[in-house]
Amino acid sequence: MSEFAIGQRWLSETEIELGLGVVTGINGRQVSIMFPANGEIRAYASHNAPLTRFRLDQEDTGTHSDGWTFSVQDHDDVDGLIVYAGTRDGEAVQVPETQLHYQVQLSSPLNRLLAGQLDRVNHYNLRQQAGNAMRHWLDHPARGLLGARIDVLPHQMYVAHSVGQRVKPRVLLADEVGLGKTIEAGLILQTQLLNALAQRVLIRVPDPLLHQWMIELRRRFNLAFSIIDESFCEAAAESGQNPFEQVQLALCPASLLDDEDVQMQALACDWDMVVVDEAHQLSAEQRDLIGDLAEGCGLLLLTATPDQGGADTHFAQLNLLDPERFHDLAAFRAEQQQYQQVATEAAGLAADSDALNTLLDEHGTGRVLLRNTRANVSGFPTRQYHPHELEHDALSGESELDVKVAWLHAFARQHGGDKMLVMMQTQTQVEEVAASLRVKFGRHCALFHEGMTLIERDRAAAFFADQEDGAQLLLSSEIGGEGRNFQFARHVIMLDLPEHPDKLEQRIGRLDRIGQLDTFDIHVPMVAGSLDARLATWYHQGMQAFTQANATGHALLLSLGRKLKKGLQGSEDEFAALVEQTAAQVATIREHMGAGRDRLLELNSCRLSVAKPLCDAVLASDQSTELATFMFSFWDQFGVDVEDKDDQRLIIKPGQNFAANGLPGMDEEGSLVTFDRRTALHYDDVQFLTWEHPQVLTALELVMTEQHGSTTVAILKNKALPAGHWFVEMNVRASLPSAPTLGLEKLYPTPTLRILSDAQGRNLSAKISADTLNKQLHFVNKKTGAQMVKALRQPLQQVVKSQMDEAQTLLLASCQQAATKRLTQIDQDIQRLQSLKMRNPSIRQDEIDSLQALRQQWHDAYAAPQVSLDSLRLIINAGADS
Ligand SMILES: Nc1ncnc2c1ncn2[C@@H]1O[C@H](COP(=O)(O)OP(=O)(O)OP(=O)(O)O)[C@@H](O)[C@H]1O
Repeated sequence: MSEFAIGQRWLSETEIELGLGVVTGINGRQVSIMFPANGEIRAYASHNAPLTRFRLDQEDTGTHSDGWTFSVQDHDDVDGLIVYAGTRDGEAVQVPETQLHYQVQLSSPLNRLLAGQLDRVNHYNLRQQAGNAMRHWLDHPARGLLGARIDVLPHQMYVAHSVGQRVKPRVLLADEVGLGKTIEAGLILQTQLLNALAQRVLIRVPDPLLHQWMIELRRRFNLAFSIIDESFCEAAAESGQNPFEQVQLALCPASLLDDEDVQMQALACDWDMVVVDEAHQLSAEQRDLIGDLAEGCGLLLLTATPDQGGADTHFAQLNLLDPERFHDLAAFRAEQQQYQQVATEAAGLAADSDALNTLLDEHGTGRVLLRNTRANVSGFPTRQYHPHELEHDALSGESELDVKVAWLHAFARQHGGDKMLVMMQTQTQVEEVAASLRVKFGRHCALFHEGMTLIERDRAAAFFADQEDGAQLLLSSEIGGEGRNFQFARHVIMLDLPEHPDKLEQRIGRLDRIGQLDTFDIHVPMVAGSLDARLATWYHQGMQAFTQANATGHALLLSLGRKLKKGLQGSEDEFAALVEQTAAQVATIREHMGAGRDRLLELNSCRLSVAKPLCDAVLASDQSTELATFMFSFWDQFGVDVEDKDDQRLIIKPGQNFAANGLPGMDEEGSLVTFDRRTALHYDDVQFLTWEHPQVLTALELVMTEQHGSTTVAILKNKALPAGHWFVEMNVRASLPSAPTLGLEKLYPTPTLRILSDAQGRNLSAKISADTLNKQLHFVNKKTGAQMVKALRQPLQQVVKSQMDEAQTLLLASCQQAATKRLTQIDQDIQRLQSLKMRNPSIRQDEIDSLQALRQQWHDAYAAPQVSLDSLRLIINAGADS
């Protein structure tokens, strides 16, 4: 007799999304099923139709076609049709299966299994692998710092870790020129975004650095910031939208934020974090705007020269970060005087000792201001200074500049293979030098000055950077001196000298950067007896400004006052006295800084006891093969074709059976990827895959939040056990629907609980590990698997249900533990800040308040966990002679 009857409800095993179909005709060996979801009728051969009969079990919830739900208590068979008896809002109801709604919830792994929706065993294994890897990543001490395409440098890791973990951090990142403030800011953002501490970020950068920032954020951190410029604003205006509302991550040129309308739009949005590059350039009004934009949220100010505008400007920056703490300049000055005493005390304590760390915590601006210097960061290239004295015949009709240009051409020809950055103060000079080189010597150079558009400047920088066909010389006005990365150049040539030492330092900083491999050369061509020659001598002999990184500029200019100009223009003796006085002053300032604020800042800005384990943890993660194993399985199961490009690089591209809606970092035509940091640093066009790469996070999400691998059946061939003996392996998880975080952490706040049970409900998990089991299991095809499930339907459901009760108890306890751990951690942070606040006013009350609010959110989330089945596998012993 046919197992089909008109009116029965069946599921298509191959198109589960069609929901429940209804048997509408039985004709000999054919059965017709109508699917109300799309109104189609399909005909199947009745003896091997890929169909599964849909049944609700006791305590399941059913949905009537009118939309109301009922709880199943019992069922009856009437002429081949099931009639459910149950309750609806406490009232008894009878629902024949013909009246069930066609949409059914099959997302529960048990329902999928019972409906014959079986996944392959390798899919099931990948799901477990993803779960373990994800837990490992969530618990990783350097979470947020793993994914950047950078060299792992302790001072950056320390800054990023100590700031990135804070709630709404507000700090001044003031590392010396070229030590990687942009990188630190990127790492902090990454940590905040990955930990869901921030979602909406606004970055304000000087116009010339806009594209460099965008590229660094994308290339190094995979952060896709949108540039909000005039054209973006115009497009938004056409559709009546606020441009800042349209994106989560906004990168904005400084000039645009001077426009009042744009200011209003930016102010109308809520930001979690505001970042300002070259913060020393902010005017008082611009600072006010930043203060308003960043009210109550995180704020990162970046500057290599926090003192450039003097103590007032420096104080104004601190005031922006914490107006409550820094409101009295006189008091602040007095406080700075004490730093020397604290630094002396610190000098007597062992490096990185608890006593030293406590002292540093309690004093100074260390929590608000981080400043690493070349003195405490190793591995920088050495600077070589080359003065070039030139002859100039005033009667020849040639200007001093003409002489320098002729020297420049000859020098460039002599060092044909080397890139040279040629610096001068103004756009007019750049144009004059360019014309002269072109007309007199036929030499074409890349130009970089304020008269060019941003795109033209970016093109010029790229033309200069191009190793094969690019320009040998980049002629740049002073604007090329800030922020730009030209460390691939070997020589910086000063066609004139700026009068502020900080500007000179910025110029040199273009080459004196991380990534500069060689010793590099600073050249100053000068005409004997000229003002430039004197400036060069003053910089070199008075300040060692060409050979050492220099932070004394502002203090020096203050102390010299008018004597500087007088000395530079005075007699030989007066000039010699100026140089001598300068040298003495510089020594005093250096000593004072070294002993006082800067020493404290240095100690505070990279504590090796924290930085070293972080670096080790990142490098250990790089070495582990766990990620590659996971990704290869993922690509295989999701239809991604993988090909070796060489030892370290792979080409991935969507294959014919590609089973996802695109993957970040994979193009239709194929993309290059690597798991190796060195390779990623070497090749810009290669994606660096880490646990934090968007492709990997998407892969984890696809595997874990979809049904992928959530049900499977396997055969065990164990002679010691009777044939037909069966087990069920369940992976049960808790989730925290209201957790103040995103994605996976919310869904998997604790490790998944594995329960292996036999048919009698005995829990064997501790005795037989998943790995041991895996080695003994064999493949079973889908059809046989579905038949096995069918045969064991009732007892299987009973075992699962009873084990779920036990799992619930265990998982609630483990949630409790996780809650205690997290809340204790937050409590410790709060207590630490509270007790520090009594001694160090740099601790902001709103930081403590935010932590308390966060604590409450976690507390509430952990109070209401939900326990559910993540995946399960049925294992049946085939016995001796299989
Ligand atoms: N950890 C790192 N690994 C690889 N490259 C790095 C690293 N840190 C910094 N760099 C590179 O060094 C250069 C300087 O870094 P960055 O621009 O962040 O420095 P900065 O302190 O902001 O400089 P400036 O003071 O000139 O604004 C950049 O080219 C950057 O990409």
